[in-house]
Amino acid sequence: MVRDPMLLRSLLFVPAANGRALEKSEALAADGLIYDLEDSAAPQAKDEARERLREHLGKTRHPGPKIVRINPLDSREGTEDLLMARGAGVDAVLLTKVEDSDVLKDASRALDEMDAPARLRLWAMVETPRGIVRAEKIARKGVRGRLSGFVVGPNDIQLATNVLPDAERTELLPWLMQIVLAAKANGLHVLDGVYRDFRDHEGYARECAAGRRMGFDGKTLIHPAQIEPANAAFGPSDAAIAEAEAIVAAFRRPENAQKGVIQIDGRMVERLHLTDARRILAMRDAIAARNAASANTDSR
Ligand SMILES: CC(C)(COP(=O)(O)OP(=O)(O)OC[C@H]1O[C@@H](n2cnc3c(N)ncnc32)[C@H](O)[C@@H]1OP(=O)(O)O)[C@@H](O)C(=O)NCCC(=O)NCCSC(=O)C[C@H](O)C(=O)O
Ligand SMILES: [Mg+2]
Repeated sequence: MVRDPMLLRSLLFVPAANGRALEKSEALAADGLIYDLEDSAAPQAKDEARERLREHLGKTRHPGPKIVRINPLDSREGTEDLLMARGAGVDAVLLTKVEDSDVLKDASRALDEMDAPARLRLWAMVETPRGIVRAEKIARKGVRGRLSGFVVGPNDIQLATNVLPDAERTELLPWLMQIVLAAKANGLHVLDGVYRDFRDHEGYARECAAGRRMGFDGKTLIHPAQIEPANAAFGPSDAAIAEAEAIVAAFRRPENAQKGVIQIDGRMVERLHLTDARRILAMRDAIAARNAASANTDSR
């Protein structure tokens, strides 16, 4: 069971080097934003991107979780990024190419030394062969500190392994499922990687649906057009909500109060399904609250 439930259907990467994208991100319906200071900022643009992001974070009204992806911690840029993120009061810092738990320990220690509140969490990108092989150990040790979730990085995985996945990602499936399992075994969130062809709406919808079936909590995105399909794929369907309501109502009936198992329309339903039904209804309510918060931001 995840330690800190959160709505994470769609997390949009926003390149901090791009002022227009930062401005645009304010009104987007992504559940959360990942401001990127790493790959999308050219080496000579990194300092300027950090300063632009610092200013933006001082005035943002986006209602979702705000995460900053920083440069490697052993670089000057990485250290300055971490200081900026701590000062800007974001929800989490995303570390790239995490290959062992030491880097998480170092980042946690650095945040402690900056008196960062415990609510400032760490997320880790799993995007190298070593990171995948060690995912369970990284997760197990990381949760003792500030680690809250994993993000898959398919582009770096491809670069490092020379794998050429087909449209269904067949060749990547064992690695992706290993990452999902490592996260779930340790109560971490886990987000699927980005889909680069942002004009290929059909292929993207198929990948979202597959990610949902694989147990990812949501998807990381690169373009605003990818938000709604991710929200649809990773949110509960109308049929799932109706079924959840029927299960909750059935177990509320006096004749079922003491029962561990009942049947609804020819289907076995146990109390573990009641737990899942309550989770689905909580997610429905969180989505409604998120939509209301977006509407308030728009009307200000
Ligand atoms: C890919 C892009 C460079 C395309 O941008 P653009 O050419 O501007 O596309 P559009 O003209 O279709 O954009 C339409 C409007 O939307 C705004 N926009 C586009 N992308 C974003 C965004 N990500 N956030 C906010 N707003 C965005 C444009 O400004 C247009 O606005 P308007 O002028 O009002 O019409 C671009 O989408 C982009 O840069 N995407 C993000 C790139 C990024 O952050 N990359 C790093 C993350 S990917 C990753 O992590 C890989 C991982 O590490 C791995 O290994 O797999
Ligand atoms: Mg990467």
